[in-house]
Amino acid sequence: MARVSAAALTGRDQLASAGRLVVKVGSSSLTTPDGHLDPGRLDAVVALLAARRAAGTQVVLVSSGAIAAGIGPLGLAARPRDLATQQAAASVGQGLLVAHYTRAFAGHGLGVAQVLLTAEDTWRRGRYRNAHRALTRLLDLGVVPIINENDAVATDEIRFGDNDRLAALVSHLVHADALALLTDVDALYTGPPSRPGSRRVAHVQGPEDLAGLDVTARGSAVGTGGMVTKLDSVSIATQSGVPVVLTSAARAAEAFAGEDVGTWFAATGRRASIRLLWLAHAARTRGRLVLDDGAVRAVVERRTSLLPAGVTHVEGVFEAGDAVDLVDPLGVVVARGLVAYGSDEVPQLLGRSTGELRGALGPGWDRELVHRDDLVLVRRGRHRVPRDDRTTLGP
Ligand SMILES: Nc1ncnc2c1ncn2[C@@H]1O[C@H](COP(=O)(O)OP(=O)(O)O)[C@@H](O)[C@H]1O
Ligand SMILES: N[C@@H](CCC(=O)OP(=O)(O)O)C(=O)O
Repeated sequence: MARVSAAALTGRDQLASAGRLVVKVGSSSLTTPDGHLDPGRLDAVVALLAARRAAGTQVVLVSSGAIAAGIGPLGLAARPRDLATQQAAASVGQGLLVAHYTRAFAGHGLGVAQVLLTAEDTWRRGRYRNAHRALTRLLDLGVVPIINENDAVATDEIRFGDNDRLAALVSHLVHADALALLTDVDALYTGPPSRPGSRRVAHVQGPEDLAGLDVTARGSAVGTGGMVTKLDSVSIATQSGVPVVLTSAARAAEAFAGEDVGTWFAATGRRASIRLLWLAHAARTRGRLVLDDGAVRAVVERRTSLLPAGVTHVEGVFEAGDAVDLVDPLGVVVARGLVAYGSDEVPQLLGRSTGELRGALGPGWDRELVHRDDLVLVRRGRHRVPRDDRTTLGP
């Protein structure tokens, strides 16, 4: 009888055999505590990826560290908290980061490309296509794309705020076979790694395996989201069919070889719509639509689109295409959706039937407020993303 390796049994062989890999490295793994690049650790990451490239794998690097690397050169005492100084630090640090990567990869005979993205680039249809086309062309040309959030233009409302989620969305965008999240701890633990008794979690088959874990401890002084955003990233990736390994840069070579280090998260779903994944995991929404009881039942139980007739109030300032919360009469969020009208247009529509709106305002004003394809339901704090088997590109 043929022997099955341990890596094959756990699914870790998918990492060893991945033809296209997205690797995300956190700020704390690339910079020093006093706010400068750490050349030794940067070079180690580059050597790791170059080895993988030499073995025939296409790699996309999602690198944090721009803000952290700008702290020292700007003479700042600590990681800035306000958006303007973060943007300034990121602009300084990003240049230094990519300059170092360019030299280091060249030492392995590899070219790199800097790609700066915002959240919308991964889910707005036209931008998704552009980003997908540019990244796949770079990979075909043998270049290593180095991605970061476009911090200098991303505003407080739209920015990911952390590269963990960005890396998961990029995995979807480039149709990666696996995602590696490299951080300053070697694995997910049952509690804060520094707490005596915390144990490594080797394998996560689905969200139920995460119940009872304590992931609330703050991360490093330069990292942003701690373990919470990493698990959010894992959820986006695994729900769309991409398995994830979480480990430290130091243990990454062993993990890439399929060895039992770090934490392996099995894929839980097939490829889902990226627009809805983003909607479910977006850090914030721009407004709220208050539904009457009938509309709540229609949206939640019958999965229909939301019509203006079932909405009693609108709150917030948003444009058509923005994410909004759909709340019941008591204010409990029941769904999130991409709204089809701006907040200045919505009040005149509320409570009116589509026939009435067509008669009064003309054709085009009878469309849904939120189309059912643009909705994710929210149950007990969890977002549910419908499966999407479409083979066509994009959201
Ligand atoms: N249960 C846990 N298991 C592992 N790490 C945890 C856990 N809870 C909190 N953490 C913290 O998460 C941190 C990693 O997040 P972060 O500092 O944002 O890293 P990065 O800069 O790589 O994105 C670790 O330093 C660790 O202290
Ligand atoms: N775009 C920011 C990302 C910050 C960030 O997500 O940091 P981390 O939590 O270390 O991955 C930067 O480069 O500083």
